[in-house]
Amino acid sequence: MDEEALSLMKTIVPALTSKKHKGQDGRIGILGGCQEYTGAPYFAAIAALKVGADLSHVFCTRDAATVIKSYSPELIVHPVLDGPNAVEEMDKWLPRLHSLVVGPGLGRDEALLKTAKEVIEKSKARDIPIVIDADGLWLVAQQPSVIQGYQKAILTPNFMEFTRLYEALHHEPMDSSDPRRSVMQLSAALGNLTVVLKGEQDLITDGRKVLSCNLRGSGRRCGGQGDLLSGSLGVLAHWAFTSTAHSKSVSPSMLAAFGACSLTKQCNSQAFQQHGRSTTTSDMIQEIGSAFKKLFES
Ligand SMILES: NC(=O)C1=CN([C@@H]2O[C@H](COP(=O)(O)OP(=O)(O)OC[C@H]3O[C@@H](n4cnc5c(N)ncnc54)[C@H](O)[C@@H]3O)[C@@H](O)[C@H]2O)[C@@H](O)CC1
Ligand SMILES: Nc1ncnc2c1ncn2[C@@H]1O[C@H](COP(=O)(O)OP(=O)(O)OP(=O)(O)O)[C@@H](O)[C@H]1O
Ligand SMILES: [Mg+2]
Repeated sequence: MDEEALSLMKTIVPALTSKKHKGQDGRIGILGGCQEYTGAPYFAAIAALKVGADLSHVFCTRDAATVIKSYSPELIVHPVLDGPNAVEEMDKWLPRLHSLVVGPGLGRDEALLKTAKEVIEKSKARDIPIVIDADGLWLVAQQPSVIQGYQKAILTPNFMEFTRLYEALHHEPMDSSDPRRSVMQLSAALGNLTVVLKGEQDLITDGRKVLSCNLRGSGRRCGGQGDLLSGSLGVLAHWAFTSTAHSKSVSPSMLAAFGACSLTKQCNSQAFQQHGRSTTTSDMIQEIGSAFKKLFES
């Protein structure tokens, strides 16, 4: 456990006071959710709320919207992604968002990926933190320039997604015997934005320094844990970038990524202690409150 990163994380958690209005602790957007995948954007959006965001918006296709709404009354769901004016519709909301998570359950439909690309461009122009996960990483592997060099971008690939990105950027197979080196190389090739390679140990880098999150999770690898991570990261990135506490050694993106990785593994560990082999991501979501308190508020 990186003690310095952990104690820095504690300093970016906003105080709960009666002086704030709704929205100040985070209005987070999730771009994803299509006919096949409705769980992934739900997990990301509800995780953002459970971590402490005030409002969580999902931007998805029309047929996914009713399904996602029915999982939770707490989410604001916009059925815009496959509509005729998807980018304009999203652009109305961007000024109100503190960060955007692109990709959970987005799918790989060409038209949806084109919309995602244009929304990323508009979000960059607004200088908001952008987390790219899942099918958003598929888009980056096809067109790296969409995110290259944007310092407020954080990419959260699983092993497969990482390999795809690496090969797209380096035009050669990855040397999997040295993941630290590979993850630094990928970050550097993308202009030193933050890359998180998820695995038994999560590796977090900006191409110069590597933080590793080696909390013990469990042996349970159910789907959706990465969505919990990217949704949590949406909020933590907002907190890290707006915090007045500064560190020379750990950038806001690296710090937020370290926080989200630690939190996800802690949730996995706690849920596993209760549910063992039957642990699912919904069980992990129920652990967010106590895992957060244990890691960052004690
Ligand atoms: N309930 C849901 O709606 C869920 C939807 N999901 C969505 O499903 C879509 C595809 O996501 P995938 O994660 O399947 O992406 P990919 O289609 O790129 O597949 C990744 C594959 O890599 C394999 N893999 C992972 N780690 C590996 C390792 N260390 N070594 C070898 N193979 C490894 C996995 O078995 C998986 O099949 C995304 O839109 C994603 O958000 C997932 O997030 C899971 C939950
Ligand atoms: N071998 C492993 N041992 C322990 N933890 C792991 C292992 N592989 C992944 N994890 C953890 O699981 C979480 C999700 O990572 P994973 O690689 O499963 O993402 P993903 O494939 O994107 O998930 P999702 O199903 O949500 O798309 C992260 O917290 C990561 O640290
Ligand atoms: Mg994933």
